[in-house]
Amino acid sequence: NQFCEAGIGYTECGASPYSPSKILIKGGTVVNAHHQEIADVYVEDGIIVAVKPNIKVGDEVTVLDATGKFVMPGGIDPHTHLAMEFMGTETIDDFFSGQAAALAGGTTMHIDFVIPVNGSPSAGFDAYVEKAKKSCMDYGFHMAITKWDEAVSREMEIMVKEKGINSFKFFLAYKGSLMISDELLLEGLKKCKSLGALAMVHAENGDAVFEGQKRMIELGITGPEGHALSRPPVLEGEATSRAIRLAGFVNTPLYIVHVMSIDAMDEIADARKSGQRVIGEPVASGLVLDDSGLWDPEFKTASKFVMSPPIRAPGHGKALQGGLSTGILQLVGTDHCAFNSTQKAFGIDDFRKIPNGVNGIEERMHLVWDTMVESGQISISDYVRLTSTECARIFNIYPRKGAILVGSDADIIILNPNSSFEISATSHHSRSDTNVYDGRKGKGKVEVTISRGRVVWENGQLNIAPGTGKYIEMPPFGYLFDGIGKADSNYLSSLRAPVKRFKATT
Ligand SMILES: NC(=O)NCCC(=O)O
Ligand SMILES: [Zn+2]
Ligand SMILES: [Zn+2]
Repeated sequence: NQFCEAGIGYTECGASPYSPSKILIKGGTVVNAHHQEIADVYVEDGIIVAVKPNIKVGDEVTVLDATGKFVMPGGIDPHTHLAMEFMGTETIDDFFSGQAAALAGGTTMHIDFVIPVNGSPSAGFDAYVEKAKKSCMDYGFHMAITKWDEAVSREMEIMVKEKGINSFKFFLAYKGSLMISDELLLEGLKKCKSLGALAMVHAENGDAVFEGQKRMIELGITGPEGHALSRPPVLEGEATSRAIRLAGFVNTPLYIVHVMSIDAMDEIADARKSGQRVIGEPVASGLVLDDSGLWDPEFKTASKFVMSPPIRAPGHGKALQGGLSTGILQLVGTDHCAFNSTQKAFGIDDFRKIPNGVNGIEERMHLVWDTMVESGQISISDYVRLTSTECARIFNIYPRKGAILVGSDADIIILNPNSSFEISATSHHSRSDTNVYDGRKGKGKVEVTISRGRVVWENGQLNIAPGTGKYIEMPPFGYLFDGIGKADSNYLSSLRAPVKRFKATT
């Protein structure tokens, strides 16, 4: 079987087709974003059919004892890149290995970014449909927009109305490849608004980054540390501010992906204070790491930390954690975009050639629990909101996803707060030979993952098969669009009547 991979722990490699079963989770504390209670959860055919105390079932039902543990919605990672062609290579994790890693870490759905082929959204979509055929868990798609013309504008419409995509990402960085101009961003924002689709931006000033990179090379700084030095936080702050102002001008909601700096977060805070609909997504690496790894004398170690925007100096991560606990930032992603050390070595003589990206799809749920819940910065309901529910709400698939409610998909985790985790590049489920969190230990362990009503992770073993994951269509006009039309008509009626002028007579 082409999917069999020796030594990475799939017990059912190439196994039997998807077969939902009956499961009763007994005696755990069921946590939703709005509420928690001690209750049993009964699952049939992939759907939650009862949540209440003392559910009685027959012998044919698999019973899981969750006493003393938390029963929560599976994580939803809003930001991943599986099988992505980028910087002259392809990410090492595809839709099978990346999702296997996700399930082992308690994430049961992710939203990946379709990259257009030669600028064409529909060709990109077709390519990603192929890539995703080996999926073993549910997934959705965002779509990047990398050029602008009538055909792209029409295809965006098809993506939203026929293909289940409700968000488009615009890159303000990666000059010469994915980067777009302000003119294109404006067109894209207008189109997103008309379709009820959420505009997302990678916010760094790509022209200034290009200049910063030249500066570093001229100074003889060619190693991984040059990556961070060439694109300082001010360039992230500038692009975040610009994107926010343009989205405000168009009056459409905006989602800032991978917020890595205080500079960017401050712009988001100001916009939200003024009532603008801006969502800020920090990622696991930005929350828990700092830039010290980039100065490691070993290239293999330093290069694994290269991602964009860069992992920042100490202080930024702690501030971003504060942003999450105080509501400035709304959800946590990973930007999982894994390259192995051979791929990273493309940039051994020039940091500009190191493929940008770090792992995280397997580690996010543990890192957020340990960093945010164990430290007392957020409640357990907040944890559910930040890792699952808010993502489902923003992308308009709540309460099918992101909740333990009757009728919701049975994507469930059981987390033991008294157990602990340890991250290692030798035991993780990604195909990469490195891990940016290598050696990290913490409290709280996802002991069971249930995906669509099947136990797929238990006793440290995966039980998965390629082709069992489903594409989740995401409808437009999510909650962020509520009332946008009213704001537009208030704006129009607030305009003063045009001045009447007399035509000059000859
Ligand atoms: N972030 C990163 O370094 N790689 C993935 C592409 C992106 O999200 O910008
Ligand atoms: Zn990005
Ligand atoms: Zn990304």
